[in-house]
Amino acid sequence: MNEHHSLPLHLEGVCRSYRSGEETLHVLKGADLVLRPGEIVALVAPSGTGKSTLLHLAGLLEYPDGGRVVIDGVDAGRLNDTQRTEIRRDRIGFVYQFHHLLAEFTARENVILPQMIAGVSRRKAKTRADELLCAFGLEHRLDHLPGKLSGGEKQRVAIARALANRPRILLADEPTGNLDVQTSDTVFDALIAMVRDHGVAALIATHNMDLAVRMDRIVTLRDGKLHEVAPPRAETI
Ligand SMILES: Nc1ncnc2c1ncn2[C@@H]1O[C@H](COP(=O)(O)OP(=O)(O)OP(=O)(O)O)[C@@H](O)[C@H]1O
Repeated sequence: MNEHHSLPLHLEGVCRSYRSGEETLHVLKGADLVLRPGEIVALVAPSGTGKSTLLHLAGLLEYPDGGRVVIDGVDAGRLNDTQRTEIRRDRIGFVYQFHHLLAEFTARENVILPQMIAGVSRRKAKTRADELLCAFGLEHRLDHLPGKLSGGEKQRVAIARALANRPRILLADEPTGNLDVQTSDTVFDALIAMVRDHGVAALIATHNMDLAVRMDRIVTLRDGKLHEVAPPRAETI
């Protein structure tokens, strides 16, 4: 059995460059990361250092130029597009800075849909959607369209949607980045509680150190590599 088995996420020497005209921008130059079951890791790094790139690679939305992305012991580089889509759908949940909810569907329907796409019956999907949304304090908003929800409510629906298929991994890119401090705290509390409750491994990019220090570990990107940040030094990032 290989040592990566049962690790939700293992990045090994991941490289990614972008070409723009004559120039090649080497964003990731051998990034390594291990995400253990149930662990919540903060990714805190300056703008433009490659946080979104890293999350997209981890979420199988992009391909690395080098290195390996291993999900649940499976080397994603060896999978075809259909298999990658299945892993993304069944094992990975995404939360973005902007909610990306479907505007013409209600909160409940937004959480039902990904489950039905994964083959869950409408009845079961509805039960789970209601459970999740109620756990996020949205029991009075189930039938609201996103346009009728506050920013914090929309983001909580987006988190519920990301958890709907019981993913092993949650990847979040500035999940509270466009919310005020108070709302950001509330949404973050809900996010952490749910992630801990479900034993999901989470990698959460944030600029907010107050939130980052509440996670299990903090990593940062420097020179295209990931580095562990010791909590006492957190404020010096
Ligand atoms: N598709 C692309 N084509 C060319 N360059 C890109 C592309 N995507 C990202 N980049 C560049 O790669 C670098 C890393 O981008 P990325 O979005 O991963 O950074 P980030 O750390 O998430 O930044 P922020 O905190 O501002 O969101 C940036 O310099 C960006 O301009």
